[in-house]
Amino acid sequence: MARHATPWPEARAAAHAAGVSRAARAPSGHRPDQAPATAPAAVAPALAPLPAALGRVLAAPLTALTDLPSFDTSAMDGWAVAGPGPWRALPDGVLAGQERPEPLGDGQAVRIATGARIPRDTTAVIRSEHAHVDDKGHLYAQHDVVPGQDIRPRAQECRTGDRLLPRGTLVTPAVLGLAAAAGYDTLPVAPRPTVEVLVLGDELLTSGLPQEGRIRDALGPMLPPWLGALGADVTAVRRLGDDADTLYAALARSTADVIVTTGGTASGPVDHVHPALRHLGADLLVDGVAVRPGHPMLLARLPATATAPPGQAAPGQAPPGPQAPPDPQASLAPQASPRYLVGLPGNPLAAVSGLLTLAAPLLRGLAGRPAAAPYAVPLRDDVHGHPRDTRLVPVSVRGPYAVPLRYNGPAMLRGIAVADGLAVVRPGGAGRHQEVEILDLPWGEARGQYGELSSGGPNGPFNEVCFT
Ligand SMILES: Nc1nc2c(c(=O)[nH]1)N[C@H]1C(S)=C(S)[C@@H](COP(=O)(O)OP(=O)(O)OC[C@H]3O[C@@H](n4cnc5c(N)ncnc54)[C@H](O)[C@@H]3O)O[C@H]1N2
Ligand code: MOO
Repeated sequence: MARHATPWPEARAAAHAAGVSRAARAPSGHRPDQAPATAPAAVAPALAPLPAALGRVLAAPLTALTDLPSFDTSAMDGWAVAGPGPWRALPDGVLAGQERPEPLGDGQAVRIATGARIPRDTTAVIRSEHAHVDDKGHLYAQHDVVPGQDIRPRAQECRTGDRLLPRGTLVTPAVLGLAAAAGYDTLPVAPRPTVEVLVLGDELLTSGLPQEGRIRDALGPMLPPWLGALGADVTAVRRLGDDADTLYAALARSTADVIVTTGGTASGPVDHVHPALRHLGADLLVDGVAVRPGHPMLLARLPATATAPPGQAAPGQAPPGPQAPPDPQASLAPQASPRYLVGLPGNPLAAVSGLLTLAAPLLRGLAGRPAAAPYAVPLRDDVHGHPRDTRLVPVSVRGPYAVPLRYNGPAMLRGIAVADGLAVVRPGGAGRHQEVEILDLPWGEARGQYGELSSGGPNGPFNEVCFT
C-alpha cells in the first residue's frame, strides 16, 4: 500500500483546521488546511458558573464589567493625608469595605487600611511604618511625601468595557480570579469536545502480567486522562479486540465529536481501521504522516449519514468483514456537526506521537482555540535525524537545554514517562545547542500546565511593570 505521507507540520495544521472549519459542511474538494486559523467553537457555547468554567475555553472575549479598581483605593495600611504635613490625626479610621468615608480637610490625616476607599481630597497615603504620631496627635512623615503615593487610582487596571482576554482563552484559575474581580458570575464557554476511545487488539490484557504472547493495554489507561488534559470530555473507553464488524458498528453508532482508535492503522491481517473507514464512506484528511514514530497515524472526517445500511456494501465498496455487522443499532444516525476519527498507531510512543500531532490540534480547533504557538529550546546533545521524516523525541528540560532521553523507541514509554515534552527534530537531525520546537506535555514543566499565554494585544499584560 503506497500512501502519501503528509509532512508533519502540514498534518498538524490540517488537524487544527479540521477542528475550526466545521468541515463536514464544506464542499467536496475543500482543503482543511485552508480553513481560517480561528473560528467559533464547533459546539454551541453555554454560560457556566465560574467553578464549572475551569479548563474550558472562552467562547467570547472577557470584557470588564467594572473599572478595576472600581474606586480610588489605598495600596497600604497607613494614613490618608490631605495637603502638606504635619497633619492632625483624626480619631477614627477607614477600613476596606466601608462605604464612602468623610472627605479630608487640608492638614488632616486618617488611619486607613489596605483596600479601603480613599477619602475625597486625600493627596497621598503614608505607610504606617513611615509615620509617627506625637503625644499632641500630630502625624509626621519620615520621608518626603509624593502626591498620589500608595493610592491605586480607580481604573488603574482596566475601565468598564475594556477587553481583558480574547475569545479562545483557556480558563485557568487565574482567569477565574480575574473574571470574578471584573464582575462575572458566569462565563460563556465552549463545551469540551466529546471523545470516545476505541482500543483495538486481541492481544491486550487489562490486568496482571504479560503472558502467553499477550501484553498489557498501555493506551487504555493513558489516553483518557491525556485527552482530558488536552481539553476533551472522554465519554467512553471501549476495548473491541480485532473484529472488523465490531469496529464498524462502534464507529457507526458513536455520537462523540471525535473517535480515537488505537492500533489497527497499518496493513496487517487484523488492521481494520482503513477498511472500516472505507466502508463508512469517511473522508481521509490525513493518511499517514512523515513522522517517526507514528507514521501510520490518520485523521478522517466521518460522514454525516451512512453510505450504506449496516451489513450491505455500498456500490463499489467491500463489506468490512466476512459477516454483516450484527448489531441493529449500528445504523448511522444523522449527525448535526462533523465528527472526526483520529487513528493512533498501536505502538505506545507512536500513539503519543499521533495524539500530539493530530488529536491535540484537532481538539484545540474544535474548542475554538488558536493553534498552539510554537516555542523552541536549544538541545543539549546531538540528535540523529531520519533521512526524510520528522522525529519526535522525548526530552527533559533542564536549565536552558532540552535533554534528549533514552528509551525513545516506538514501543517504549520509559522515556516519555520522565519527559517534559517532545522535541521536533527535522529530517537530517539537529546538532548540540541547536534550537528545536518543543511540544509540551500537559503536565510538563517547560511551560506550565495551562498552555501559552496570550499577549492580549497592545493593551495586554506585558507592557508595563506595576508593583507596590
Ligand atoms: N508492513 C508494515 N508493517 C508495519 C508498518 C509498516 O509501515 N509496514 N508500520 C509499523 C509501525 S511504524 C507501526 S507504529 C505499527 C502500527 O501498527 P498498528 O497501528 O496497526 O498497530 P498494531 O499492529 O495493532 O500494534 C502495533 C504494536 O503495538 C502494540 N499495541 C497495540 N495496542 C496496544 C496497546 N493498547 N497497549 C500496548 N501496546 C499496544 C501491539 O501489540 C503491537 O506490538 O505497525 C508497524 N508495522
Ligand atoms: O509508528 Mo511506528 O514504528 O513509527 O511506531
